[in-house]
Amino acid sequence: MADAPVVGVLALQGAFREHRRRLEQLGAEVREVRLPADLAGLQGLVIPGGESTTIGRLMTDYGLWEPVRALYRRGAALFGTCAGAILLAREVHGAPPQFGEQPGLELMDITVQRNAFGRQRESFQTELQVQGLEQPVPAMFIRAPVIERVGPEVEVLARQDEQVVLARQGRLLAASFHPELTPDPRIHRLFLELLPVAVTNS
Ligand SMILES: NC(=O)CC[C@H](N)C(=O)O
Repeated sequence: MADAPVVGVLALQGAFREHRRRLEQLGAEVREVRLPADLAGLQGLVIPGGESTTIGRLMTDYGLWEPVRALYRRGAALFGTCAGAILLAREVHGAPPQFGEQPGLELMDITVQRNAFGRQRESFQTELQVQGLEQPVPAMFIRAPVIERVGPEVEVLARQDEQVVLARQGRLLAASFHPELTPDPRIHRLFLELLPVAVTNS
C-alpha cells in the first residue's frame, strides 16, 4: 500500500479539529501546525476557517508567513477554507479599517470580499454543483467571503448566487464555505488529489 500522505492543519484558531478528523478519515497522516518547524515534511497544508484577522495576527506572532510561502514553493498544496481562503488571496476587500492592511499569503490570484453574503444571511447551508463532481455537495457558509475576481490561471469550480465560492489554481484550492462541517468528504478528496508525491527539503 502507498504511504499515507502527510498533511498539516494550521491550528492557531478556528475549525482545525474538524479538518483533522476529516483528513484522517480519508487516510492522511495529519499534523497540527503552530510553529514553522511543524511544516517540515508536509505535502499539503489546510488553512481553516475562523477569523482571518485573528489567524493572521497569530501567523505574524509565530513567524509563519514566509515559512508557509516556502512550503508552497517547495511543491506542497494549500487549501484555504473561508478565513483560510481570505489568507491565500492576493487581494482582500472588506477588512475592518482598525486592523490596517490585512496581511496575507498573497499566493492565489484571486480577490476576496469578506463577509459578502450580508448580515441576514450570515450563515446558511445549501447544495453546490461542483465542477467534476456528479452529485451536488452540501456546503455550510458562515459569514463567508466570496471570490469576486479570479486571475487567468484560476479555475472556477463552484458558484453560489452567481458568486465564485470554490476555485483552484494549480496546487492552491480556496473554498468560501466549510467542507469540514458537513459529512461529505469529496472536497477534501479534491484537495488530497492536488498533493505532490513528495516535497523537496529546501
Ligand atoms: N467562517 C469563517 O471563516 C468566517 C470568515 C470571517 N468572516 C473572516 O473574515 O475571517
